[in-house]
Amino acid sequence: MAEILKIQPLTRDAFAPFGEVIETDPSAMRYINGGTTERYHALAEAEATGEDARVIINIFRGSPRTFPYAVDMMERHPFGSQSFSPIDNRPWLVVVAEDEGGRPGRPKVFRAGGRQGVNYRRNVWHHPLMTVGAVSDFLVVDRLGKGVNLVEYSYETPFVIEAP
Ligand SMILES: NC(=O)N[C@@H](O)C(=O)O
Ligand code: NI
Repeated sequence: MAEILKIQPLTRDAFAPFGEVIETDPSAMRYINGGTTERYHALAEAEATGEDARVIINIFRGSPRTFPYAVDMMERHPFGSQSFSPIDNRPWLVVVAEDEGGRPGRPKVFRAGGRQGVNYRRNVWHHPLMTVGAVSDFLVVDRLGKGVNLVEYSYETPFVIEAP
C-alpha cells in the first residue's frame, strides 16, 4: 500500500539538511549601486567537482505533473550542486530525502512559493523538477563536466503525493 506524503511549507531551517532556499531573505540583503539595488548576497553556493567541471546556467521548462503523483524514484548528482529558481512566479513542489546507507530514505515534500528557489547540495537525493499547475520556466544552475553526474534510485513501493 503506497504511503501518502504530507506537504510542508518550504523554510530555510526545514530545508537546511538538503541545501539552501533561494529567496529575498532580509538578513542577506545589502544595498548596492548607490542604493538603487537590493543585493541578496550569497544565498547559496554552486559546486562543481571532477574532471573539466564547470558551473553552467540553464532554463528548464517544466510540464505540470498530474496528481495524485507517485514518487517512485529519486536521484542525486555526485559531482555538483543543482539549483532551481522559478521564473514564472508559480508555486511548485520540492521533494528530497536523507541518505540512508547509500539509498534515499522516506521523501519529504515541500511546497515552494513562486518566489522561492532551492539549491540541492552535491549528492542530495531529490526528485526531478516537479512543476505544478502549468508549464513553468526555472533558472537552473548546475554542473557540466566529465563523468556521469546522475545516480538514480527506484523505491520498491512508491510514495504518493495526493494533491499539490
Ligand atoms: N536531468 C536533469 O538535468 N534534471 C534533473 O537533474 C532534475 O533534478 O530535474
Ligand atoms: Ni537533479
